[in-house]
Amino acid sequence: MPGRDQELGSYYVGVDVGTGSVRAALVDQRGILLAFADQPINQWEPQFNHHEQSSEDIWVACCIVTKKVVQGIDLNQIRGLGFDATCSLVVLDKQFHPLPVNHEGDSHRNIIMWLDHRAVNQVHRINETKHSVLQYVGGVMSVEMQAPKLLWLKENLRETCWDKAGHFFDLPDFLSWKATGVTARSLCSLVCKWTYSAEKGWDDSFWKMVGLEDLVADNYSKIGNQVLPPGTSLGNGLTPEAAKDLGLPAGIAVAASLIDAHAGGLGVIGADVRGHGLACEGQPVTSRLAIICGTSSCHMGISKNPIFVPGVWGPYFSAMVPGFWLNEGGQSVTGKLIDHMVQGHAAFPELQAKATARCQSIYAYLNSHLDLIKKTQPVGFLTVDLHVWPDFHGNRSPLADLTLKGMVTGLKLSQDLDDLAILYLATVQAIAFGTRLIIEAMESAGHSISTLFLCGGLGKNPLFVQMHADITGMPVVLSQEVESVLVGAAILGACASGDFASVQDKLSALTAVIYPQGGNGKNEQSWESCVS
Ligand SMILES: Nc1ncnc2c1ncn2[C@@H]1O[C@H](COP(=O)(O)OP(=O)(O)O)[C@@H](O)[C@H]1O
Ligand SMILES: O=C(CO)[C@H](O)[C@H](O)COP(=O)(O)O
Repeated sequence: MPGRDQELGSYYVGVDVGTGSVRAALVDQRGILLAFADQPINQWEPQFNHHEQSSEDIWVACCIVTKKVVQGIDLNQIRGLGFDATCSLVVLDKQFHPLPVNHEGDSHRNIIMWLDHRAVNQVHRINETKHSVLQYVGGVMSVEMQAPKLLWLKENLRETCWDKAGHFFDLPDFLSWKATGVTARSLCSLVCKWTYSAEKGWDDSFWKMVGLEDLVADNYSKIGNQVLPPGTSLGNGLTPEAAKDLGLPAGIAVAASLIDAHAGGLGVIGADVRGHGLACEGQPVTSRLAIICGTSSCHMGISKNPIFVPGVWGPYFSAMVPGFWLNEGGQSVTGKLIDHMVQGHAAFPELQAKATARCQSIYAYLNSHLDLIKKTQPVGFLTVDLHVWPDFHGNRSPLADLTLKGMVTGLKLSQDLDDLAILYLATVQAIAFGTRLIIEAMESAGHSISTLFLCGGLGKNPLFVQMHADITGMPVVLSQEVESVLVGAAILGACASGDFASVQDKLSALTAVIYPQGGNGKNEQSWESCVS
């Protein structure tokens, strides 16, 4: 195994369930990642805007990757396990068996994924109530949250799903239940996706007003009536059955979980920036914005007092960093949009063949191709005539409009590799402009942000990172540990074991600062005139 130092003592396992894959890491007491494994997971799209997964598939993938990262080490040195996951809705019956979330009655597909937009009608009615809980989700509830999805199940799958359901879990909480048998929910999931208040608990009047009064009558037992801060140790730790599945010792500490973006935020927001001359050095952590960029991008800004930002989720108390309020901006599809634009282009087979011949990823190839065709001008100017509006899956923030669609202007008849590379660049730039709009909305409402801390799969793309620096005009800090989300998950395990006093216990080391390059940005006037 890579670089193992058996002398160090304690290890922690972090498991991160993203949209496209499950990842696990073995992390030591310094928060350094020693081993990594990943495994793709299935997704189904039985109808347009219906996205489903299987909790059994996901658990199997968690077991495969966990067994891989602990191979060859003394299992007695493993002290804690933490999970993070996307905020997808898992449905189980009263005996904890999967229930179908689809008209086909396929109970294997028992997860409505976070990006599923089937509950448009339901969320519209929820927003029409103007209930006071909506103030804490940016004023408008998103179709990606859990209340509209629950209402959809009640109205569309009453007999096959709703009436039989015993447990509705956010995916991070499903995983901690599966590992420990404890049904307690994480404060992170319930506050961010289920309208729970860290200060006041559930609001009965909301659930009654939207037509989900049966959840109140049950004293919230189906959606959670025991709520714990992320990192809290659950029950008696890992059950013997789960221990066998995962290849870990029974009884090790298992933590209350985090949503994936929040684990990434925790993994990067405390980075040690001393000596780089960054404006955030010596300033409160509230001057930092963590951006977690995978299938989607999530923009996590914290404050000492609640800040209400129209169209930006939150303010959520203690949902990421204990004692701080969180605002969470987001773009529903970013990595997925880049993949969609590139893979759907006529020149994609040629790109694949050329990248394979050079043993490069398609994105590394495209980035070097852009360097070739830009000649002497800054790369950003290759798109003066081509513009993308990136809301192909609606706008999460700051417009909070799920009906918005994508747009490309400036297309020509040619569809060669140069065109593909330039379309890819315009897409990346459009996503970065979207981030700028989110930052502007947060700053107008009272945030004061000087530095970005970026992680997630898109953090491996230098063009994506540079365009975020150029277009926002802010330096972007990358952590030494590329898999910062996983480090966040492992820190949960370290907290649950009692080895770390709190989830903020570890400062992540900074690896690089990407500064804005003046004059390298896209011609902003042309972009703004095209989209206004
Ligand atoms: N080496 C890479 N270079 C460029 N882009 C990458 C690379 N690896 C992943 N990506 C991008 O990151 C996205 C997936 O990020 P990831 O964090 O794995 O997603 P998720 O957590 O949603 O499963 C992909 O859509 C792809 O666009
Ligand atoms: O809503 C979110 C966090 O609140 C995330 O966008 C969602 O969980 C998907 O994450 P990822 O893009 O990393 O798969």
